[in-house]
Amino acid sequence: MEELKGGLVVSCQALEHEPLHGNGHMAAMALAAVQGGAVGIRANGPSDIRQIKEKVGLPIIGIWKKDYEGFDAFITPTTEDAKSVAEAGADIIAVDATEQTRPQKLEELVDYIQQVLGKKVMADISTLKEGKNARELGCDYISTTLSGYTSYTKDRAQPDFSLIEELIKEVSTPVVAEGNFGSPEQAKKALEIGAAFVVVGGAITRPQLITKSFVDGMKS
Ligand SMILES: CC(=O)N[C@H](C=O)[C@@H](O)[C@H](O)[C@H](O)COP(=O)(O)O
Repeated sequence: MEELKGGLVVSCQALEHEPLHGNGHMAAMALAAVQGGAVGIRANGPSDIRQIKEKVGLPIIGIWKKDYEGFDAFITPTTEDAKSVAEAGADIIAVDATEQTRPQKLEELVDYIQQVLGKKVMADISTLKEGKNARELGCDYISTTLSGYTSYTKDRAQPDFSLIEELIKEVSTPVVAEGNFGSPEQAKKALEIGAAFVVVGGAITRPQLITKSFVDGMKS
């Protein structure tokens, strides 16, 4: 995926409880991202992925956020979820590769995506240890997506530049900077440290969060 190198991937996601859920809104967001110069799109669920694929020619990092009762891993937790994401048109499939409890073994999931579906795997991790494990399993990309979102990383500074730095030092797999990037300067810094590319979501595609940051900023 040479075309992703050094660029901005825009995460276009709106869950059921969010105002922009459904109605083709994420495909419109993806088109806006193209117009702004994005090199790829990250998207959630077969329906959004399909609609984005129809409108946009960029590589898609597909996920399916799903809750399985009794388990904490929620990003594409099973082979069935990965299959649906692949059939919808994703080029890379991102999976929860943390140490959280999960309905299916990570190595099974990674193998299935690479060998059966013939797609690349992005490992969404929250610690260096998880990144090293993802490298051992042969994941194609390691992304800092889940730093701050596992019970054992809640206190990490965001964006997690030190995790990005540690990963780049310790693993040869391309490292993706993702999670709570709020400015172009931060994204540029991640590239300077050596990230393969940067994924930005909320700061671009979640207007309710952008509004809140203005409202809060005006109070302080
Ligand atoms: C933790 C979690 O569920 N992360 C999700 C993963 O796909 C998305 O909700 C994020 O928007 C994405 O990772 C980009 O990050 P940010 O929106 O912070 O720029």
